[in-house]
Amino acid sequence: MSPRTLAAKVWREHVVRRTKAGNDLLYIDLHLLHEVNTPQAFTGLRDAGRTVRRPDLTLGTEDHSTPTRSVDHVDPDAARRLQRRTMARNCAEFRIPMHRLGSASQGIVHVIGPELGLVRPGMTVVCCDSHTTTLGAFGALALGIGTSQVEHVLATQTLALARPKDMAVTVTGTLPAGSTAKDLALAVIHRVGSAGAQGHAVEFRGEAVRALSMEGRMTLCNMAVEMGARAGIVAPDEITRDYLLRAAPRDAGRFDGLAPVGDDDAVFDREVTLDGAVVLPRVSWGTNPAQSVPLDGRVPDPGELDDAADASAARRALDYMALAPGTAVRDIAVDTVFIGSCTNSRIEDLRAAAAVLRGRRVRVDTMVVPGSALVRAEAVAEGLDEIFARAGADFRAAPGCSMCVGLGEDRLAPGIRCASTTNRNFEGRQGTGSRTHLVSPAVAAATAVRGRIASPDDL
Ligand SMILES: CC(C)[C@H](C(=O)O)[C@@H](O)C(=O)O
Ligand code: SF4
Repeated sequence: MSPRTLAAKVWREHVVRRTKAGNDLLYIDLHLLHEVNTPQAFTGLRDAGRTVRRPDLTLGTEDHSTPTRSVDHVDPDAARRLQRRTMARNCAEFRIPMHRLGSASQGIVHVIGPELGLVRPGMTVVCCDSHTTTLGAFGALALGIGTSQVEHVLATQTLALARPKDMAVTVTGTLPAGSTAKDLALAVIHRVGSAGAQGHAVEFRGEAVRALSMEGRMTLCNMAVEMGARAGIVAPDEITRDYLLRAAPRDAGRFDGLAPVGDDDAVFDREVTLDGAVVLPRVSWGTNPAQSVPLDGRVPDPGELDDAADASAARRALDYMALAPGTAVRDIAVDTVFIGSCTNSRIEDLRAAAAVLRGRRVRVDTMVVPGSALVRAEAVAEGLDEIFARAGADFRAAPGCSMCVGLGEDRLAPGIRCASTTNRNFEGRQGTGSRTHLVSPAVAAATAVRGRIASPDDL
């Protein structure tokens, strides 16, 4: 048998048959749903008189448009109220289990799947959301899909797809103290470019990746889509196993013997290698996640960029971000700080932020939104809520996407500059006219204290 990559093995294990169009019909082990992008899929199902094939392999939550002030806060926006009601009705009608706001297991879809122990090595997982790549951290093949595909999976538990190409991102050595998975993600995307991994499943490997916790691996895979990747994947190991043992002790046995890893001599269509030892804390300065520099650096001067397209993109981005070329990153003053999102709202992220905020006060509005009700409960049990409160940060009562995308009540006003632990800094991402600097939780917390972009060492 010819050597195969991890992604190719998982794919192969799930092929039901080849379609006439030359794609593979894949069996889907887990289908996650949220309230955006799903209503038309249910309408299609209903119109065709079909049922959901495997409600037991399907799980819904609500996260994008939910309020974060309190679980019973009534959203003044009728369209959002309708969207949430529709999701709940659809799940009830088709007997799909759903974690509604207020339930102990509700949260951002990519946060709750893993913490409920539902995502295991070797599985195929799909969800109506581009950041489904997050779940590849478990050695699963996790793909974001669109509404018509959601309908197909609901009806058949299968999906016809073209196999992605294979790409390896190998990170050698050890990350320096103070550098995190988020900094690594920004460094990789900077290197590969915001569309550089298009059409590929990216396997992250090497010593620096192996050293990451599951939370860190999720942060890295989460941002794989920001370089255009179809999927990110990390080979399962003892760290994966320990996480699963904690999350779902009853199912942990299923891990044994079932965990595929890629063959040593498997050939990738593309390989990129990075030295982890030189990955410093990074900050995005532009309007796509590839536009970042080390925190110690300066915003680029478009006039000094060799590539004409890069230079004009940089000019546009600096204009939108209201930054002068060559500005030192540490001189950038922010109006607000957001700590949250499926990139950085897990317990380890909140601990990192709290470690910086302990005994300090924030200078700018700072909002901390847990990724799930379970994360929030854990944070409270550890006393992180008290640390945030004493620091003057607003630790929200209800989990969700919140200010990551501005689809709910939490959003930034035009012109507001935010240091944010999220994954996208597109124009208007956190609200029309908002300006986003992507950073790690530790840098976000230090920035909140200083009011300018800062690392914990600056305090
Ligand atoms: C709303 C949703 C479909 C979207 C996605 O697909 O990623 C959102 O989660 C995002 O991060 O932009
Ligand atoms: S937290 Fe942000 S990136 Fe993640 S699913 Fe929600 S909106 Fe998308």
